[in-house]
Amino acid sequence: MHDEPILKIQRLEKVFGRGCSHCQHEDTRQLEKNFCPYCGTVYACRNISFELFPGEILGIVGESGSGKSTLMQCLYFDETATGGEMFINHEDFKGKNIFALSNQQKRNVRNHILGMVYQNPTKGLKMNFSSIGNIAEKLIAAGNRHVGEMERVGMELLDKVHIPLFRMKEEPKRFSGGMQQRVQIAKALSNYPPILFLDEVTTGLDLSVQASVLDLIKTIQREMGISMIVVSHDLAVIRMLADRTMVMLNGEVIEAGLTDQVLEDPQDAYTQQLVYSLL
Ligand SMILES: Nc1ncnc2c1ncn2[C@@H]1O[C@H](COP(=O)(O)OP(=O)(O)OP(=O)(O)O)[C@@H](O)[C@H]1O
Repeated sequence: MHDEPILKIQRLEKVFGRGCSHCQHEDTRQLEKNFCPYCGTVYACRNISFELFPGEILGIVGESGSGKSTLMQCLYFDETATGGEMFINHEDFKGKNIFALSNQQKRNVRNHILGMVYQNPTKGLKMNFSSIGNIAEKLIAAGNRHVGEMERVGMELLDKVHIPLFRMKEEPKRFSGGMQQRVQIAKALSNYPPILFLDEVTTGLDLSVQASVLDLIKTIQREMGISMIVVSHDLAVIRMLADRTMVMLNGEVIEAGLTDQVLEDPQDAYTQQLVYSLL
């Protein structure tokens, strides 16, 4: 059904700590948890490989501490991956390992190809800027200078995420949690990124607000054809959004496949436990 992947990750590793004679010389997959009991070094992401195809939503699910957010932060360069390679199918970066690029080049990738929506809106938004000012900030970072054009794009995007335009000059700190998330989504979309990361974006919202944000994400994906990676500890979110799903435990991917398959017929004992606990 798909052609070439838009994003390809090979053997991504993220280690917090320096390691010791015990963990450095061992296959860290032998560790019972994701940390070394001798020196405390955390192996937050271990040997993670996957592909993201154009227009699909890939879900990443796992319990707290499994490494989902760290993985996402490495992909968005909030954290530096300690190993592995990242490839993006884009004319300017074809065949280049993105992790090995300079910081300036990574900023370019971030400004033009990637978008991120965080669980906590204060990470993605400047709470003291107006909502439309937040979008302008992202557009300026991407090289736009034309004020009229930025206003046009800002209004179009705020309208798309159902923020009433008469409130576009208001600061997001005055908004409800659901509205803040919608402004964050509009901001993340402002450079029309082909790839969007969403990290636990509905966690902490009321159920009805959660449903409207999920609906919005689905609609945006359909209308704009953006490829997305959605991280959540909530299987209901993954079931609603994701075409394919990866299950993480202790920094590793333990199961992956079509979402229906993973949720209807889980193979790994941990995934079975996760799925059956919801029944
Ligand atoms: N800066 C850091 N220094 C040391 N360890 C860290 C750091 N950030 C994360 N970790 C550890 O990395 C592991 C993975 O954390 P991560 O936040 O990615 O998990 P998660 O699956 O996203 O869970 P949650 O949803 O609770 O954030 C955890 O053991 C965590 O304690």
